[in-house]
Amino acid sequence: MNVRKYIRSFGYAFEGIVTACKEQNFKSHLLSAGIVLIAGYFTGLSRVEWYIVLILIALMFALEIVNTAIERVVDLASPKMHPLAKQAKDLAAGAVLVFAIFSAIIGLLIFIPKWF
Ligand SMILES: Nc1ncnc2c1ncn2[C@@H]1O[C@H](COP(=O)(O)OP(=O)(O)OP(=O)(O)O)[C@@H](O)[C@H]1O
Repeated sequence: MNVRKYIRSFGYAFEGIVTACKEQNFKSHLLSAGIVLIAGYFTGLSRVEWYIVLILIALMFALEIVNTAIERVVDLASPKMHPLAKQAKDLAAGAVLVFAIFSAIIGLLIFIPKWF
């Protein structure tokens, strides 16, 4: 395996993460993740609960990055309005929303019994 090429592809992936970080939605996820991590620290989660929280946060970020990639491809392929372009963007955004709703439910199931 070409090590230099391997390292370069890490650089490209990092560029992708930096690009996503500039998106407003991604910043909102960063803020939410920060709040959840601070709440987890003060609430005192078990090891398994931390694993669940970290997996949910990582998947949320990954899904948001994929959503941003889909938005970019749609903008490139269909700069003009098209019903299929709308469906593609709305489906990707819907996937993020579904995951966010279920993550919030799981988060509440973990945190609420510890608070009350
Ligand atoms: N090329 C397009 N054709 C048809 N509908 C589109 C197109 N681009 C965006 N839309 C739709 O317009 C609505 C508003 O999209 P908006 O431009 O606010 O956000 P976005 O394009 O999805 O994301 P971003 O602004 O981050 O690129 C959404 O329902 C989206 O699917």
